[in-house]
Amino acid sequence: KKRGNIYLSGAGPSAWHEEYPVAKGKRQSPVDINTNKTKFDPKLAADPLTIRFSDSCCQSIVNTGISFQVTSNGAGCELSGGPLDSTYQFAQFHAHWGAYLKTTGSEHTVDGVSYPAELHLVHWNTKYDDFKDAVDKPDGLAVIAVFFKRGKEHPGFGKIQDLFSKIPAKGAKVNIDFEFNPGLLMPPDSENYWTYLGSLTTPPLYESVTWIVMKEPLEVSVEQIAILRTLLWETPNGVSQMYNNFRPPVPLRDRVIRASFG
Ligand SMILES: NS(=O)(=O)c1ccc(S(=O)(=O)c2ccccc2)s1
Ligand SMILES: [Zn+2]
Repeated sequence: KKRGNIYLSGAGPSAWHEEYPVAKGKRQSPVDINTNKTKFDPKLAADPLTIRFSDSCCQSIVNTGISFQVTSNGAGCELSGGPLDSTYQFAQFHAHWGAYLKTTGSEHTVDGVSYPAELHLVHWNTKYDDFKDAVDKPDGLAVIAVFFKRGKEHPGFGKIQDLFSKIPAKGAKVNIDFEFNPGLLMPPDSENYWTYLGSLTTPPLYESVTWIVMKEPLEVSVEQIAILRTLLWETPNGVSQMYNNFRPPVPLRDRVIRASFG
């Protein structure tokens, strides 16, 4: 068991290929979204992405040691249409963020620009028996990425952040005993997105994700960005604040990122 965590042990993400050769694969994530090279695909607009969430689908929140994770039984939370050829069921959401006073934090970048944080809503293809069966299949997962930008407070996300103090260490988990609809975390306009075939952004880096990156960021307050860093993780020097839990962009290789908008 590696001392510390995957971002801080050894050389971090640049060393992941030693244990996970797929890290240098053909459809890795995240990537930089060069808006001069994306391609509008009218088919994406013709068959709109359908995102359904419910009030009763979020059951618990856990400290995974590299992020928080709100876990769902997926009831009433399904994704279909757009780039997807089948129905995907919601499994969990988590986030990635940067350091105090830094501009980095997101995993995907847009024209080389980072956002301070990025939310991932993970869904699995219901053509497979369950999440575990889907995770390593080429069409197994669909992840909606929502950029966070500093602005007005987001009270909904604040309800989730209020639980952070209850999950101080890796493996700590508490039930969510209030209604929380993950749809609250969608940006006002969720019609405009980019999509491409990629991977998990943490080991095991399976090339199983259809990425759906929302163009419009979600506003949260600067304090809320700071609260992300009050989560704790193990480091080679003991337990400390969790931040810089993001993989920087990797080469796009032979892929075109499609846009749902012109
Ligand atoms: N950052 S990301 O959205 O790409 C991501 C990384 C890991 C997951 S997973 O928890 O679904 C998972 C899937 C397979 C094995 C272990 C965890 S989702
Ligand atoms: Zn993620």
